[in-house]
Amino acid sequence: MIFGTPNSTFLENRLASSTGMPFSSATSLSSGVDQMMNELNIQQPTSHTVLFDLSWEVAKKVGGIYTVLKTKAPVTVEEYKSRYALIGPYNPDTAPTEFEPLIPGPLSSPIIENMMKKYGIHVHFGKWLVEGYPKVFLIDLHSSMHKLGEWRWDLMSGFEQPGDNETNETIVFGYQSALLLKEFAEANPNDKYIAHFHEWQASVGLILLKKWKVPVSTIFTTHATLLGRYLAAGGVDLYNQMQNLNMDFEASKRGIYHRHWIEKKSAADSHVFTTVSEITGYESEHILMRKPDVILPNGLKLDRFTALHEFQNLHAKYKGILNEFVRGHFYGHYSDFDLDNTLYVFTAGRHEYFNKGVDMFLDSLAGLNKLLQQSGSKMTVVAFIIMPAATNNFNVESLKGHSYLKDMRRTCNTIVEAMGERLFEATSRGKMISPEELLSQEDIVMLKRRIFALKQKASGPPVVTHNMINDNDEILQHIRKIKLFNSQEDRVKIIYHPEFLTSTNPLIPLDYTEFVRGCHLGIFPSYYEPFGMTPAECCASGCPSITSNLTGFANYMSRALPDTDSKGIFIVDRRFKSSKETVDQMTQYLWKFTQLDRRQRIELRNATEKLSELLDWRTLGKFYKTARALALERAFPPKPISRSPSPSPSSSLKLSSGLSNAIELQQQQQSIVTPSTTINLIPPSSNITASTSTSATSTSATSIPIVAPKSNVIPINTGKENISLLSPSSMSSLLSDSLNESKKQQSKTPSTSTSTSSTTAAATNKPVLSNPTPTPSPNTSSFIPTNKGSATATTSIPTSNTTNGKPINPFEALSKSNSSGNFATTSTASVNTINGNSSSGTNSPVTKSIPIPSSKSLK
Ligand SMILES: O=c1ccn([C@@H]2O[C@H](COP(=O)(O)OP(=O)(O)O[C@H]3O[C@H](CO)[C@@H](O)[C@H](O)[C@H]3O)[C@@H](O)[C@H]2O)c(=O)[nH]1
Repeated sequence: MIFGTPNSTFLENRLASSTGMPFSSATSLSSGVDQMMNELNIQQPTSHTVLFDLSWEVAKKVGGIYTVLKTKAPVTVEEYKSRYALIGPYNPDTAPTEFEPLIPGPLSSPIIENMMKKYGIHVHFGKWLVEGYPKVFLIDLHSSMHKLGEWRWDLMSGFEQPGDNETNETIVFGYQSALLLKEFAEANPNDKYIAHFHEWQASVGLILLKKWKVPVSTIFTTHATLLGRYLAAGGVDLYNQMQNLNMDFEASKRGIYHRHWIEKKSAADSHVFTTVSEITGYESEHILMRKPDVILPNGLKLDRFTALHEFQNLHAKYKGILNEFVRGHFYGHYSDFDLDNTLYVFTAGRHEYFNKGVDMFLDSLAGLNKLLQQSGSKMTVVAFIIMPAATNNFNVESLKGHSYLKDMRRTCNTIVEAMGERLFEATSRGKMISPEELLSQEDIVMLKRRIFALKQKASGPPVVTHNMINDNDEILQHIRKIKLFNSQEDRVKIIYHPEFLTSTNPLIPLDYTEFVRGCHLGIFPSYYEPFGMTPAECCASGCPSITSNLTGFANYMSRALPDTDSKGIFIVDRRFKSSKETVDQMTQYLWKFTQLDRRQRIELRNATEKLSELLDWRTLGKFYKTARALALERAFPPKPISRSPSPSPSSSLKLSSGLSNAIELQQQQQSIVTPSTTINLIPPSSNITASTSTSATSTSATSIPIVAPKSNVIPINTGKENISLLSPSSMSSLLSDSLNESKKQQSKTPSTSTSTSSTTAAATNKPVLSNPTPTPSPNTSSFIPTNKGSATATTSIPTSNTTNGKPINPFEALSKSNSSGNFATTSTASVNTINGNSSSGTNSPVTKSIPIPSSKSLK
């Protein structure tokens, strides 16, 4: 099966050969994972395997899933070539910039025609205009809207909600996409199809494929649970209450039972169920009633720089554009703005005030403002909030400032040009020119007028760049409460930009990734964050960030790294601290960040950027391979197994060789270990290691050793019994080990001076941050919890892999070169001086103890 005509693949081939890195040349970081995949018998897809990703966000940006699919596209195209395509709804608004129509190839062409002839469904075929140029089938929802009533009744009669337009569209897309997949599967019975559904909005088709018994293997990934998001945003103490809630009832109470049902049914009906982090895996178990089979951490497409200073240059370049914005916004209002002493911090993403931790972001900025004021600091911190909200376009005040500035620049350029002419004229006549003659009276008048106009701004520099439709917007309300109104005496200025950034933006003409590069620090203290693309993107751009220990990203990174602080990933505690304490901790991080000098910030950026390999799809894409292999095996078992009844979620399917055989063996062995513990499948060549005091080691005669870490496992769900295949700790062990290996290799090769300094800093345990300057507060308590930074020292890691016969314990290896945690060293700053209001606005539940599996609970 090939999508597209030979011509339609021409451009992609050229692009891949000119810019794409060959898959085989991926760095040594992935070697450990490669080995694991080989040992787990994960095969490359055959020429008869066809893969589809289905999502609402194909060629349409809504949030993080768009980023996941877009950045994953190059490696998936490389792996599946023309046997990969995405399916999404056709969106006439975004199609012109995201999609280019193509003539379908000889195999997909009759299917597209059939869709129209048999069902009246209009399918657009073409390529998505992102790197890798994957093929896409975009389905026109309107061509089937007349079927809505019939389909909705067929799917959910008795509990449908006809007024819910989002679900209506979801249902229509579900039937359309299932019909499309059915056509493919029927037309090509020799091909094996994998349909990977992302999020409930795209997954009705999965339910139908199972119902119609279409031979397609299915994967369902929930990037967040619907109800989890609702509960968290609604102030429910989600992680502590989860076990006690009747989820169906909670969904009904909120009028979203029908949506919740789609999500739950998709999880139940899929051959393989996955999510993006352990924390969401735990949540899925309670909300969707199924443990994920595999955890698929999100990756990114990384920019490769030949020299380390290149990305530092990009920072300078994009910071220059932010400087221009700041001039236009603030100059003329007050005269003490020093751009050399200004830091840019930001938060960004979906507009979820509480879930994304905007409340804490603002409270900690209020605290920082006080600290800076009291210390007499001349530093200015400009804090951006990039979160879309309903607006009536940019506000006049913001635009005016920028047009004044542009006018001023034009005037200066004209005057300079005229001065040059005068200078040339005089000197070519052999005459010296006086400064008075150089700058004419006319010039002076012109300049005075501009200065006057600049100072005539009616009010202070606006906090919001747009006219908000909802004046009661929670973010606005909070800014009012903490009174950060960009007054002259405030050291922290706020810019709320309620729209995603684009390079055509009249105020900040930068794409989001460029904006991230231009900033100094990203701040994402989320309460509900299954993974968190925003801190991951920061890392990939070498921008340090603050995030919370309730995010999948923080969990993933802190498992892979012994000391995240020294690498520019600061993790605040939202699990074991009260809201006020978390805000204090964040304020301290911010305060200390403002105390770094330029050289220290450069070193920190270098350290952060080096971590990006951990997030490379070339590495993480391999967990997708695991999920696909498992889905194929469950859907297309080579031969039925007589030894035990099929444990597949789909009762009609039987497990067979390869992965499933291994799983079966595990099932047999499970009976001899503590029933409540989960099991790791270790490659046969590995050493057996009891990873915790509660571990149970198999005494079975079989050759596969078993390790039973308490809860740090990625469960493999084979129906009722849950069998583990890959544990996140072994996963990150492999990653960090490879990272360590690649570091060793790097240190053997000559590098630029910047890279040398940062490598040295990390390797010699030298803190990047020198002792902080005396703080305005008399309180000298340390702000870092004493157990911080020790996550991997005591985390139990099964030595589940070997290199040349030697067991790998990457965390041990890494901890030897662990720098001493520059941010976790002595701190004398305190936030006792923070305005009493500052954290009172945080309406989060006090999360004293959250019983979720994570690095912390494993210590
Ligand atoms: O001006 C901007 C600002 C942000 N972004 C993007 O917006 C996305 C926001 O990502 P995230 O906060 O992760 O998105 P959500 O929509 O909340 O995504 C869900 O799905 C993601 C993918 O699995 C998970 O990481 C999240 O935790 C989960 O909530 C990021 O990729 C940013 O690049 C832009 O494109 N332009």
